[in-house]
Amino acid sequence: MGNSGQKQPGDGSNGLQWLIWGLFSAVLMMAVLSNALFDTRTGPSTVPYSVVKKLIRDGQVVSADLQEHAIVVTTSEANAAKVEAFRAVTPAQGDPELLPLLEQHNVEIRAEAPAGVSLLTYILPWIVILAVYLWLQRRMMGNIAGGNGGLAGGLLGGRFSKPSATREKVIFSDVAGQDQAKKEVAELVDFLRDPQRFERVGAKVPHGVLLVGPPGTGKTLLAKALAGEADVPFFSTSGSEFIEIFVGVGAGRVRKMFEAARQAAPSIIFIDELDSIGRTRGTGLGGGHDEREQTLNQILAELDGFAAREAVVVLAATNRPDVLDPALLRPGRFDRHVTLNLPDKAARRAILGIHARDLPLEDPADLDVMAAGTPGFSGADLKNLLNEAAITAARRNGQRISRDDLGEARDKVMMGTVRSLAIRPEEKHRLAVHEAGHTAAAYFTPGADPLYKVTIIPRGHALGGTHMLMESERHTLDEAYLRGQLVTLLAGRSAEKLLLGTVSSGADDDIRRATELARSMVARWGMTEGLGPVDLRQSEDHPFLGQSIAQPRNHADATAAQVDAAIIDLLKDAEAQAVSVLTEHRPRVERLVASLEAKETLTFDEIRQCLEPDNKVTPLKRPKGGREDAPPDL
Ligand SMILES: Nc1ncnc2c1ncn2[C@@H]1O[C@H](COP(=O)(O)OP(=O)(O)OP(=O)(O)O)[C@@H](O)[C@H]1O
Ligand SMILES: [Zn+2]
Repeated sequence: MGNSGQKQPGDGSNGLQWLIWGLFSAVLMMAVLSNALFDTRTGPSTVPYSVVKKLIRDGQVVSADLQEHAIVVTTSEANAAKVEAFRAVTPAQGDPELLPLLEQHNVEIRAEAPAGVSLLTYILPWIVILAVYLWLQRRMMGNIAGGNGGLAGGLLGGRFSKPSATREKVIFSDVAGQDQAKKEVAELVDFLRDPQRFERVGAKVPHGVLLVGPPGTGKTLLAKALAGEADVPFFSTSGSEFIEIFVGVGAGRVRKMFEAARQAAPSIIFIDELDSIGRTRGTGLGGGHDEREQTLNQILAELDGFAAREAVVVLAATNRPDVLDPALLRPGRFDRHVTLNLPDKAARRAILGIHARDLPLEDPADLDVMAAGTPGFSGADLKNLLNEAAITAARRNGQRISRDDLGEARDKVMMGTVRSLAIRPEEKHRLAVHEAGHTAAAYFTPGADPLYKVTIIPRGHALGGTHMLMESERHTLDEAYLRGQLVTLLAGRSAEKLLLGTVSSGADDDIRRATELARSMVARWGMTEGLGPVDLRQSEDHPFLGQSIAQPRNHADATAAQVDAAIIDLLKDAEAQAVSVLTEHRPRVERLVASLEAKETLTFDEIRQCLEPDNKVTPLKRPKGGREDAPPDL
């Protein structure tokens, strides 16, 4: 994000390369062939030199054509009816006998200058090859503003534009939330506006700032806002643009870019996707990493080369700080780290507010509902949500964007568009049973997140979904809540077992998530009696990717077995609990199944109507608090 419209590696340039190499070899082959063609001149038949000499001695030759390396003789029979020509290659050493012999036999001698065309024939292919080579080099470097030019650049002069800066209009108030990050970056504004002030007192201002955060959290936006606030030129590139085929081109680009930024100082350089060049050196797969290493070294050299008074700030963005080469993080380089987080509810509301400024909303209060119902959404996702909502409104020819448009857009962004998937009736029934199980369990579990809606319309990868609404953030999770989560997660499967007598593969994801959660409860949070508060994790969670990085386990096999047993216990307990809740309320659950099957999507009010005794809807007793990163759908 943030660099759309710029050159991405691999977009068709592969095809272009093949084309170039194809052309190249075609020309080469033509050259070889043409040489061969012009050498084997047709006409006279080629014979050994001794044969030609014998013909001369025998007096059969009437004329001889002396060429540079060959002799062509024309013979005539006594009656001159048949004229024949023979060609022989003359010995490299020369033959002093030849001329006297020809004169002796009265042969007409012709000596021709070598044909001009043959010289051209030899040189022309090489000219073509050189031209293709130069063109190829230019192509490769053409799109790179400020490549160091290499061979072709030196020969053909600079078609490469200088790195160009933009003037950004974005300011800090366009960045919602991220208060801490904004504060840290804002300190640089004064430095960029008035570097002398800092120089006078010998203050060292950081030149390299690393913006760390998940995709779409506004790293690019924040960098632009800094440029906008300080009103300085903004040089923007992406790490992937530095990786080129010719070693040294990327490094040259870096040099050019820093040069331009220094000239334009005070200024800002922004390098997106720093991890694509800044990976730990010498860990790539296979060879061919010279280019990246050179580029990285060049960046390090440029960072080191900053004099304290040079008012150039380099901002780099990454969502993989763990893979960065440690050299990049040393003092004097990217030594200041600013972390951007996924927005919490208030920040989501603010982001929605910023991007909905110019949108005709039916009711601005809908944005509060959306902010509550979009945990885990990044700023970019929220922006996208509003755009989808506007599109939905336009499609139905509405004047304003309604709450339904927003809800539809939210589901679309979260889970992909509605899939027109042919679902067999019995499958649909099972789906309704499964989702009704989740929904009922969530409804009857005290302290669970409030329900938002339930649907059996397939979207993206999910076949159905039970959506919970997060009302406010929760930063710690108590055990009862987590056990309730396990029950809710497993209740889909329990409902299938209870009402249909069999289970299906539909619970695959539920079981995986329940197991993960149970493992955390046991191995991280010490929520089992037998094991107690010991960190028994087998792997470290990656801060952003949600992935586990394999690590050696440092506890005994017996303990590992205990962990497994505790996890199984937790899950079995939860399942039993789910079955008991569903059994207790079975008639109401069945009512929910029927209603869900008929309507396919039920709102919270409709869910409540099914699940209250005798359809008597009692005043809402909503549990307090929701959880920020709770599973939004089950
Ligand atoms: N905090 C925010 N306030 C307002 N808008 C935001 C915020 N975060 C993201 N956005 C919107 O999302 C879009 C994408 O954000 P941006 O490109 O800055 O993210 P990024 O962190 O650089 O992502 P990536 O890592 O994918 O490059 C921006 O155009 C911006 O409009
Ligand atoms: Zn499920």
